[in-house]
Amino acid sequence: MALVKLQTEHFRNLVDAPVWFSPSFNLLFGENGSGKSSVLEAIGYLGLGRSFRVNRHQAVCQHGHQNFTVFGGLDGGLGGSLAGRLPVSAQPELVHRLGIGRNLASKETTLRVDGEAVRNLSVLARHLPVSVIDPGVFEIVAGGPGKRRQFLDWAVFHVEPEFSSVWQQCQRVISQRNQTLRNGRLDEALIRVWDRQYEVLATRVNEARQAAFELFRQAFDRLLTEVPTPWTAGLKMDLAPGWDTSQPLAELLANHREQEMRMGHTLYGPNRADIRMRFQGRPVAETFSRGQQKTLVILMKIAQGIVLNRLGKQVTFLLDDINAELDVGHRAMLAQKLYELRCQVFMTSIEKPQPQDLWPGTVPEYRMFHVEHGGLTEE
Ligand SMILES: Nc1ncnc2c1ncn2[C@@H]1O[C@H](COP(=O)(O)OP(=O)(O)OP(=O)(O)O)[C@@H](O)[C@H]1O
Repeated sequence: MALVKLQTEHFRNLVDAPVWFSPSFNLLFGENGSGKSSVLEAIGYLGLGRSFRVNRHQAVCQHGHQNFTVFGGLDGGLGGSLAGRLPVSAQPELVHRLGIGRNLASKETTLRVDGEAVRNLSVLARHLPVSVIDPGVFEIVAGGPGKRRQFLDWAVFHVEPEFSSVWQQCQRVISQRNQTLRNGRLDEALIRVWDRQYEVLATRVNEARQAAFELFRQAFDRLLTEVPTPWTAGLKMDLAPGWDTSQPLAELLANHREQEMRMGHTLYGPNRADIRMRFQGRPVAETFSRGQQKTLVILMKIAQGIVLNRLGKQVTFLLDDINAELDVGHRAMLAQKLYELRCQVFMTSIEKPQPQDLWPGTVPEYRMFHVEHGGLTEE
């Protein structure tokens, strides 16, 4: 599915008028501070239930207001292989309506799908899988393992429907274990109970991650053979589960009891998982340039999009400031791959984009918007 209609109320500097988008490419351009990233952030709210830029809902609520809402209309997604300019007046039929609102005073978040109140954010995420590519995205390569786990778990969530509830249970057990470990005098009987539960849940989390990672790696390896990126030859990626899975986790934990008590938290298990990326035996972050790191991460995200496509799901990519750190050739290569994926893309830039430069071959279906003072004018 694709987000074809967006309407916000009191969201950052955005004007409260409805905007119709293409289920294919949407090119947004405008000066600094015009509201381009805010449009992507609002779309992100519908798929993630939160901002991908800030941690607090308060920051996105328009100054002087106490609540904000974001509404989205989804169409059936990309069936065919449309090319060229979508007529300005074209308004696709909506198959689903999503809404999210937040009241700052009551601290209440309201979620709606097709007019019905829903409680769980994952319902929104399943309707609108959103993948964000902003200037900080290279942290998936250069940052800590948490960023890579987040990257991986986004796909696991979509591949394995049970994953989020199992992972939530697992995190609860980790937190109970941590409390027990910090409890001065350890209750060995109690921690053994937690360890047994933890082992069962950790194994399920790891199995789901391994299965999704394998699908991702196949798609990624294939993708690398199709793109002119010789600098990736020799790149190795594997999933480290977070513990030595050749022995039962509960046994391993019992053998490291003192170490965990000293540290006061759980040192082994899926909370320590990581995607290890090495290039000629060295960490990728030490070798690749920033532009190469960004290209690599975008290719990784496209590979996830391929995996979801095979499951019949269409990803909406939010590319903030596409020009940052990417040269013309890399931009065109990535734009072409996104086109081949038949996904929905929102791309922002300061300068007016030239579709012929982005797609030197066939220009896909697109809509272009000039963003000024929070309002979008179609060009
Ligand atoms: N809560 C808010 N209420 C009202 N206006 C806000 C709020 N938060 C930010 N703004 C303003 O909204 C504008 C939009 O910022 P945004 O980051 O979307 O711009 P941008 O077009 O992406 O800019 P850049 O090219 O510099 O990244 C800015 O001028 C900012 O000052």
